[in-house]
Amino acid sequence: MASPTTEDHPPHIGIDGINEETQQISEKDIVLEKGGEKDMAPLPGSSSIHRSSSRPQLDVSGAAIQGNFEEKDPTILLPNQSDDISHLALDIGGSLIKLVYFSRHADRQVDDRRKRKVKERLGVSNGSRRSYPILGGRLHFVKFETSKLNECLDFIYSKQLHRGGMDSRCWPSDAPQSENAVIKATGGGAYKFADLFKERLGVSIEKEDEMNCLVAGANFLLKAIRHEAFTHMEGHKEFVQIDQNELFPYLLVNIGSGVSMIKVDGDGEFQRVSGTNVGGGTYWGLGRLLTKCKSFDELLELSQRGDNSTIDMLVGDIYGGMDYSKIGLSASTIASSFGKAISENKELEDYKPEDISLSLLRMISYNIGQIAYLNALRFGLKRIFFGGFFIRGHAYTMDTISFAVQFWSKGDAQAMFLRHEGFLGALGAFMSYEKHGLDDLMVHQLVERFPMGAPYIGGNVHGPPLGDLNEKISWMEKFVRKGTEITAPVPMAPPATTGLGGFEVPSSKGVLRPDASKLNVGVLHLVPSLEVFPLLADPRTYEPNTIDLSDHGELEYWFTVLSEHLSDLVDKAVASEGGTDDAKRRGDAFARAFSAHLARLMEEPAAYGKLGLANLLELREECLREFHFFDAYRTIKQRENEASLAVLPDLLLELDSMTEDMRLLTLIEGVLAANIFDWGSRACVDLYHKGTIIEIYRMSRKKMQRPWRVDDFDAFKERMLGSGERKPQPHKRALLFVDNSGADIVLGMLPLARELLRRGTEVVLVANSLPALNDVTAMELPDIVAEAAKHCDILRGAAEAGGLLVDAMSNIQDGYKEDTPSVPLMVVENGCGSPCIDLRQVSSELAAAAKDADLVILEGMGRSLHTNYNAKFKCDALKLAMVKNQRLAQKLVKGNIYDCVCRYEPAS
Ligand SMILES: Nc1ncnc2c1ncn2[C@@H]1O[C@H](COP(=O)(O)OP(=O)(O)O)[C@@H](O)[C@H]1O
Ligand SMILES: CC(C)(COP(=O)(O)O)[C@@H](O)C(=O)NCCC(=O)O
Ligand SMILES: [Mn+2]
Repeated sequence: MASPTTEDHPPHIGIDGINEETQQISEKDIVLEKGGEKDMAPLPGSSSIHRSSSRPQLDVSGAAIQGNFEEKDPTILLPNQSDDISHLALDIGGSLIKLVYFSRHADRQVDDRRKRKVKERLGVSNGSRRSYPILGGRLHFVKFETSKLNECLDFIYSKQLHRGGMDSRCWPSDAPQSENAVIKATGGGAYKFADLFKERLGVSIEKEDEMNCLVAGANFLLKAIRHEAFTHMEGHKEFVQIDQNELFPYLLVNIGSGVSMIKVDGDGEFQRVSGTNVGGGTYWGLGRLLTKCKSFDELLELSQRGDNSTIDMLVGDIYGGMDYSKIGLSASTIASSFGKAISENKELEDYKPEDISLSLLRMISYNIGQIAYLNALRFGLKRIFFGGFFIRGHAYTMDTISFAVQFWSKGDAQAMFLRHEGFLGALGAFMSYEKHGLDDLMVHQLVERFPMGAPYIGGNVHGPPLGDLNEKISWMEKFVRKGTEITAPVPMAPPATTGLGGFEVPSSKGVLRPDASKLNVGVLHLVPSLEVFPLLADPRTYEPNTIDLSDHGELEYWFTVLSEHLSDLVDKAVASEGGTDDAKRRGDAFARAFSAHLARLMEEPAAYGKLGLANLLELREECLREFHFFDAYRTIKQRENEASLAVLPDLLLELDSMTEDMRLLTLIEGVLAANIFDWGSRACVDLYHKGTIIEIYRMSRKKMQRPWRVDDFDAFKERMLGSGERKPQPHKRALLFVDNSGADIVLGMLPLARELLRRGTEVVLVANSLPALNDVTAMELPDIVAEAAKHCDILRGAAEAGGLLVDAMSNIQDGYKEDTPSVPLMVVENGCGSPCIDLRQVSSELAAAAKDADLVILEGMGRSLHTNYNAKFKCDALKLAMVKNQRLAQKLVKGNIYDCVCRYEPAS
């Protein structure tokens, strides 16, 4: 996934509505939200962190369908619709118009009691340390063909992007919409079409220098987006970690209609050193004439089936099948592109269009690679970044360019490509609005999400905006008919190798699909409140994912696990929404959308940036939210909480009767045993048919013999209780990253929290901002703590001290009052809505709570095994989980399913 970074985290994969049409989809989502929200528990994350669901109301007044809806592409115009603030910048090139626009939605901040208390206690800022705030919102990337400028104007109009509260040069502006609205634009079309924009949209175009924009866009992407740059050699894609301090100098080669080569020495420091008129326009223009192809993608597609040796003159053709080894040329090297066409008695019709397309593609890509290398050589540059839409994420084009650079530089220079390849200029134009703060944004404040339609339509806009959830579902039904049938891994052809010297036929066939699905760019969510977890020992080397899915065997396995789990998940999700026909339809659409993403990722695992298991698990949650399943396990969670709270008093009595040593062991055993309640694990879900919650819990506890598979309990105990006469200082503050609802939190983590509190350690329970599987959320926790506190003075005193309990609670009559004020128990949200956690992007609450913490306890498979198993912290860290998956148990700990992990690492 992209943003899936090199200082850099894997981009989050998520979903957001159809990309290009993303906003249209989102807009109507709201209509449904309006009707459906009243019977929905308030969402815990409806704050700045609530990344997916805070959407504006749709104003459909005055909406009109232009043309007949039955027709192919009717246009729906929503003249009165606009997001709170939208901003737009354009790059109007010779071939394509690129749009970058920003949408900001109303913050539906839920300022509940818990949040207020946490803010008070921890002094949480809103994450912004600037004199003007950066806005939270989303950046969208959309393109149109320049010849279809009208479609582009309709799109801008329907979304009212030209009226987004912009005030001359600056944004944001709270000023009323200006009559003299200005749109920043670059590219030749900014000059050519300025009058048309004025006429059609009433806006003036403010022209920005194209080279300036290209450089600003490239610098922004290379600094702020994780997994932006990658190499592509012999069909193998690898993301490159760019150290911000070592970015400059580099050569930027933008392959649009024509080609620019720019030596970049810093922000705003550059020189256009070269260029060539043989570029993307040449391939498409000449290709169209020679093959009669109707679209660029068709031409590119053709090349995949081509054999250029029928038309190119090879060294072997000249040397009678021999290599010209003296100068390092093999028989299969192209001596002269299209050279065979001279010597044969053939007409154009006698050549296959496939072969022509391939020959042309090779000629142009190779030529650009070679010129780029010569310029890199001229200025002593080692790194060359290639952008522009000619590349179009096409494996063969990239391989050819890489080959040329590698071959001519003898491996000294490196070709790299950019995921946002064609959007550099548009992004740069966008950045040229003053005071948007975008250039200050840091990598951890950006979350990339991949829209529902991403596997199908990439960044192209066809037809009308999708109106509402209903249309979105219809779209899934229409276009993704086979979605739910994808239950087994899609076979993937092993990448063929071309051999450095040979380089004969495309090595990566079958990657490009004719439906333009190859634009691997998501919607960038700007979340200024996200922060890097301050207790990470080294954020630069931190990698959240333990399992790297670029290993194809791993990908296949997890793909199958998630596919097989899908029908159970859909059942739960549909049931959580009352099992209505509407819920069933949404459930089906969810399954199609998620399966489609899985299939896309099977086909190209790096499509959304570097892919880890955590990204897949998050993608699943985002897909659910996309179809308005906001808490699929709600009833299950409630039922399990109640059952567990009923037995909590007995457990606490049992614990209180033990010695300190025994109690600590029993508590850790309890956490591990209760972690069995995991609705995300196939094996566990099967298990739940075999007994009641309490029976399973007891059975699980009985099996807790030490040594566990990973067992650092003795070291942890020594830190907690000391040895012999030595009594260690208790920790000052512990952060407990909690996992599941029910027994897990109530009978596992809360009793452990109570022990820490009893020893004078402040406890912060860190829980999800949004629901994911049966994980407990920060919104749900205060009620659970309040219930537990009814049975326990320690918890009660601490919860009061932490502001978790309302005053009425303290009147409970049990005659007990502590003499000394209790250390506080608090709850903070972690900033995510996934079973895993990427500690480079956490809530400001959590970051604030971490400042005084000297113990981190991570619980559960998602947070302590799939992610963070290898994470190193500045403070003591304890990782506790039951492994509820056989393969993971084997791979990670050389053990078996239901083995336990108790990994303790003192401060590093
Ligand atoms: N859908 C498409 N339609 C036309 N050209 C495309 C398309 N996708 C990729 N291309 C290629 O991208 C080139 C345009 O790249 P771009 O970076 O947008 O440059 P420009 O700013 O000159 O339009 C085209 O000349 C063509 O080679
Ligand atoms: C989704 C999970 C990470 C949740 O585990 P938890 O963090 O609750 O312990 C885990 O259930 C999981 O890895 N499930 C998929 C594997 C399986 O079904 O076996
Ligand atoms: Mn969980």
